[in-house]
Amino acid sequence: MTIVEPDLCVIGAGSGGLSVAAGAAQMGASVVLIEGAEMGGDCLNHGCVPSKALLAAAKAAHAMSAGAQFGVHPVAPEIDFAAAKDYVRSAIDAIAPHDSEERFTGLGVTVIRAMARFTSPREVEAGENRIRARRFVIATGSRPAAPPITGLEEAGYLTNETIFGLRDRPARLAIIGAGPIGLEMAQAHRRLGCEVTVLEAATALSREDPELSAVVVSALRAEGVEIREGATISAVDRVGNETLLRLKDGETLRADALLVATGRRAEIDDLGLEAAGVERSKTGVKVDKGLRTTNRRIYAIGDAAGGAQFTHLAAYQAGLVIRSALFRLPVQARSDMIPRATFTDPELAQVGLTETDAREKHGAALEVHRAEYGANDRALTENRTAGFSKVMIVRGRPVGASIVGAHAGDLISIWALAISKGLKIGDVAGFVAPYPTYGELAKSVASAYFAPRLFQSNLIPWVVRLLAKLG
Ligand SMILES: Cc1cc2nc3c(=O)[nH]c(=O)nc-3n(C[C@H](O)[C@H](O)[C@H](O)COP(=O)(O)OP(=O)(O)OC[C@H]3O[C@@H](n4cnc5c(N)ncnc54)[C@H](O)[C@@H]3O)c2cc1C
Ligand SMILES: NC(=O)c1ccc[n+]([C@@H]2O[C@H](COP(=O)([O-])OP(=O)(O)OC[C@H]3O[C@@H](n4cnc5c(N)ncnc54)[C@H](O)[C@@H]3O)[C@@H](O)[C@H]2O)c1
Repeated sequence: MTIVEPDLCVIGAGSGGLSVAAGAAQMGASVVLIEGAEMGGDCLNHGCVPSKALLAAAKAAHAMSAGAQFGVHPVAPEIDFAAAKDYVRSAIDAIAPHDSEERFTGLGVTVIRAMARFTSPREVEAGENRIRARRFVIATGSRPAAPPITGLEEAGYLTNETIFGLRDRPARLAIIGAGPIGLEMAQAHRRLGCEVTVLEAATALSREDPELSAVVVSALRAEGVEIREGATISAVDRVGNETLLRLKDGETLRADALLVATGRRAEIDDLGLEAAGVERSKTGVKVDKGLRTTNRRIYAIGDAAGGAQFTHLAAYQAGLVIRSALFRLPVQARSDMIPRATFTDPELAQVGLTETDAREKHGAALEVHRAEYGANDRALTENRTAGFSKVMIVRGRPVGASIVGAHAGDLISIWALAISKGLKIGDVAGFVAPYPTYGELAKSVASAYFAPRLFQSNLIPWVVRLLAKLG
């Protein structure tokens, strides 16, 4: 057994763990980074990167049959499904060096490739190593959580960990769950030539403002994705080459492949948390506002911490942990300025409060102002007029923004900045956006806020007339 005694021991080399390890090492700390599977974690290998690469392939296929209004004769695309998967692999390979063992070793990090487990409040074992660190960070991520449906385990199913490896196109793909994973994969596979049926127990994208979710759902339906909300699956069977999904209403749905996308569970069961004195919450490791667990030497970040599951959130939390663990500065994780985006076409993005939540919290003080893509010149030139942006404003400051439409995931950033810095809506009105861009939507919202104040006020015309009289 080799004994290592670093300043910091990070468990998990995914979005959160890599960010802590790189930042801490570059600031002069001695760091051990332990990874039991692939460097890069879920985002690189089975999550954000392959899903967005597959969506890009799907977008290229879709464009071939979507150009009639531009005078481009629609043609049925000829899709080489395996080649699309090669493209996905190439996207992973392009990013992998950034997350690689070689890069981290080069930064001075000691990388251990083994599963880690706490053996005491101050010690972790990984392979032949015993690590006694001053501080530990749990960044072990999450795994797909399948629902307890009769026959599901026996019948077998795909998850985000296996679907990107499929090289033969399933003619009929069934998907359980209409969250971000279910809908992104539904659209990607539909555009790549599969018949897709999504079975959702509740409503699609139920965390989002329903007015925005409805735009995404109707766009996917228009492309031929069948989305059934309020569906109950009573049993699943695999008979020959077919998966049979037996629905509560008596119908049986037949598919060649089944993707389960019903949420994810923190990957913390085999970590020896009890030995470390680390308690769990209902959804992951229990942490305080400063991301410390019930053992003050141990932090938890990313999906393992049981909150929202996003790469940028894990990276943000990593920065806080570095400040706290290395510099002993007090930190408080904020959630009000963490954006999220679902990368369907149209995209859906949110930061801060939704309209419903803002109304509940701020009541009559809330003003909601909108801008329609249909009134944006760039959207008009590109015939991408479906969608809108709405911003929740309280006493002149944005407290939430919701966007559905082209590039919503990019457009939400300005509102994330405004909310994180407590900017006023006047600050958004005051910047100049290039013309013609979708970025002008933010200015349109600000104009909608100021227009009644400027143009329906008696004071402004009075001042203008007075100044005119003064010559
Ligand atoms: C299909 C899909 C698409 C997604 N798309 C997006 C997106 O577009 N944008 C976005 O922001 N988020 C997206 N996400 C979510 C995002 O991938 C996660 O929120 C993010 O990866 C979490 O980072 P993490 O560091 O907490 O965990 P991970 O990146 O999962 O890393 C955890 C690492 O810990 C390792 N590990 C676990 N246990 C141990 C142990 N005991 N010892 C050693 N190592 C261990 C694992 O092998 C893994 O490598 C997507 C997720 C999925 C599944
Ligand atoms: N673009 C992104 O940022 C992105 C993309 C993909 C995933 N993610 C992250 O990954 C996490 C997991 O995504 P997800 O889509 O798997 O989970 P989710 O929790 O967002 O959605 C799961 C859906 O499955 C439904 N469901 C659960 N059990 C069911 C059953 N038995 N039958 C039918 N429907 C059922 C739920 O009602 C829910 O709508 C999300 O929290 C998200 O943060 C992010």
